[in-house]
Amino acid sequence: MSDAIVRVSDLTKTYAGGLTALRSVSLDIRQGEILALLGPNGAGKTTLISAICGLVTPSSGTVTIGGHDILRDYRAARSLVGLVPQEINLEPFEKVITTVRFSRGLFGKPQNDDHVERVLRQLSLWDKRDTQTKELSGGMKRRVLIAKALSHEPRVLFLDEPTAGVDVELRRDMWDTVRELKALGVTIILTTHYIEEAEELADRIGIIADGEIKLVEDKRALMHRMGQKRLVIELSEPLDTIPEPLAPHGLRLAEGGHALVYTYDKTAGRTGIRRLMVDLEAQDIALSDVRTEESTLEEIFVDLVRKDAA
Ligand SMILES: Nc1ncnc2c1ncn2[C@@H]1O[C@H](COP(=O)(O)OP(=O)(O)OP(=O)(O)O)[C@@H](O)[C@H]1O
Repeated sequence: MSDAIVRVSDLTKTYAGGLTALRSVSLDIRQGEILALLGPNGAGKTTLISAICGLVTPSSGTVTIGGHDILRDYRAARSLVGLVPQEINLEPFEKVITTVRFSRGLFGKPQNDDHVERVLRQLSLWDKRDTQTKELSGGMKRRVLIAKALSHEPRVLFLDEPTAGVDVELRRDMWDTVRELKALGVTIILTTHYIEEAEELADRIGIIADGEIKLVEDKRALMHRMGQKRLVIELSEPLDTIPEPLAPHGLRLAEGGHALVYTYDKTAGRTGIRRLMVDLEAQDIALSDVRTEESTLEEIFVDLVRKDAA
């Protein structure tokens, strides 16, 4: 893929204790996208982004960022990425602006107060620039971490569980921030446990489990491809059992016998709904209402991980 800014090839990581956290992972991250990496605890998400950012040495395989190999060309590769870690690790007595300037300096970049101001304004932290970090709210602290990660003008930003443990309102603020950063042209990779977060933000979704990438796919295509639709048929009169002639439709009785649920593949040419309606009519089953429901990403995810464990 020509527009890949990060290219991970056959990456394996076995920790000193012998645990293999990544197994032959290959992944291209496209310029300008938001890629969400979803996976259960211990799946290898943090190990993967740490390896890309040069914090964990791969056991085998390669990673390039903007064409620079992270081992052979460490400085050039590292300067293109910003990492927002899971844990808040700020100097409590340092002012916001000093913290961000300092981070920039760590990358050997010359001081650039215009850039630092731009970043702090983007993250609504400009008014707090002279506040000590210990006096900030949790949400503001997380934004300072993002400001630090953006201080050296990276092209790719890694967010490791950006909203773990934050309340709903802060989570929504964070989502807005991520969208704004994307609009500015930053490529974003985030790891998350929250399927809703991936569903909300991502252009593509990667599912990682047991050190392997199980799937990477465009979010819409994924939801379309794997999405099943349900037709819920509410009955005028409840049923105790499903009449035998309707068995081929694979119906399920729900709502205490007051509804029949028909599951179909919405991508298939024929949904079977017309045939079902004819058969219901033939059984003299009267309907009071019908509605459709769609699979959520959560159902798709659980299904994939469960299938894998089976
Ligand atoms: N420094 C380390 N030394 C040894 N094992 C490690 C180390 N860091 C992580 N692991 C192990 O590697 C596996 C993958 O961990 P990792 O933190 O990458 O998963 P994760 O998907 O980020 O999990 P979580 O969602 O819980 O943060 C786990 O079994 C973990 O215990």
